[in-house]
Amino acid sequence: MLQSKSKSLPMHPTRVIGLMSGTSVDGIDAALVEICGTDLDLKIELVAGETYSYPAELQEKILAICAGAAISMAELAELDDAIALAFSQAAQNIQIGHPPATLIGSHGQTVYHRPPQINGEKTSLPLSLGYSLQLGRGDLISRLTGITTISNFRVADIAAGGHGAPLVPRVDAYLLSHPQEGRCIQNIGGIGNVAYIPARCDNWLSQILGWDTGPGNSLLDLAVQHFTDGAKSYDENGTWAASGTPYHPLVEKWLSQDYFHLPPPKSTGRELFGVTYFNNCLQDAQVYQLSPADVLATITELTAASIVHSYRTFLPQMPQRVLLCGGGSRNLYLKHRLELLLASIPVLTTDDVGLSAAFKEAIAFAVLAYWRQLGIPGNLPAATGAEQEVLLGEVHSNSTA
Ligand SMILES: Nc1ncnc2c1ncn2[C@@H]1O[C@H](COP(=O)(O)OP(=O)(O)OP(=O)(O)O)[C@@H](O)[C@H]1O
Ligand SMILES: CC(=O)N[C@H]1[C@@H]2OC[C@@H](O2)[C@@H](O)[C@@H]1O[C@H](C)C(=O)O
Repeated sequence: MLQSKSKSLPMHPTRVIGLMSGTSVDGIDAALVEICGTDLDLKIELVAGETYSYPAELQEKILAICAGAAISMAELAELDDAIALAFSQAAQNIQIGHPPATLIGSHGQTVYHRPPQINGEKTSLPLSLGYSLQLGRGDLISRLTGITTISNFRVADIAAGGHGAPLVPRVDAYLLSHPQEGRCIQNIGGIGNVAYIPARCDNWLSQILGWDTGPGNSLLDLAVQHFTDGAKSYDENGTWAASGTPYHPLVEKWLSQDYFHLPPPKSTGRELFGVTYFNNCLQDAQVYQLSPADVLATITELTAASIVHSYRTFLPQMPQRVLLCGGGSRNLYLKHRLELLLASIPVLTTDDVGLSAAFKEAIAFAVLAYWRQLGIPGNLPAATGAEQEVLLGEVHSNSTA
């Protein structure tokens, strides 16, 4: 059950910056938002939203360590600060031409994510908590911007036995619920994740679910980079994949993988759906001599089928509407395949109901920071697996400004 133990409520909207760089590592999404209310009365207005590319060298380093490259402690510290600097610049730039913000919620850059070990898995520890590392330390962002910054949102949920992800479902619940309609809010970033929000009737809050559905664009991006020798980074609008044909026996084979059959709560990352996974897909595709377009179509089908398979397997009932967000919501071929697999269920984007599909995650971290300041928990135990609701984020006050 969601509870709100709020401190005194702000009389005026609070101006907050949300900063997020996701598993695609394609740049920093910055959202400047005005927020008021707390839960069912929560309202946000997006004042400005912008994506700031990482410097190429920094992006390469991040992708390399996400793929398992070894680095020294000194390099790790340097990378942490370089990311914090890039995030600070994003926070400063997004405020140009607007009244300044009083709070920053910075997700940082995930470079490693290990879900908690589940029963039966080998571990040498009596209790095995998950581990998730986001770089771009909040204390440096706070010093560089002069704005109180909340960061490290995932650690408190993990300490409570949770996955530390997905964290957005609680925000989705208050911004995107509907009085009569059960909805799935499907993010398609590097990784996909869903929030299932039943129609707002009795006990709807206690029935909300969420989990990571598996690959979003991560494998597709790797395929495009492979087939173009790095000249292109993604399949714009899904045009290339749309010129191919999905090879269903491979989709079935890939779907038989354990992750897709694990019941929620569950989370994943590039550790599973990254370079090694893609190389295995490529090897499988070579056996059947699939063309690059067919490989792209087949990987797109894996993303679509894994999403729909998880709804059919883990939801108490299918939603009446699916709202897409994240960069993959612009992949028209992927959207078309989802529509086909979902039969009569309409598939729209959160833009269609007034919430930016591109900046929803950045907006969510602004809301989570705002909740943290008000003493309101941000996690949803049904989505993360935590033992209880907890306050999310570490506060780095701007004591020197
Ligand atoms: N016009 C487009 N057509 C097709 N795909 C697109 C388009 N625009 C963005 N994308 C895809 O969206 C990806 C970026 O999505 P997004 O920024 O939501 O991911 P992320 O936030 O990094 O990931 P996550 O949500 O897993 O943390 C790109 O890597 C690309 O694959
Ligand atoms: C560890 C981590 O960064 N996980 C991300 C990732 O990107 C999508 C999916 O996997 C999601 O569960 C999570 O982010 C979103 C913002 C979340 O926590 O809701």
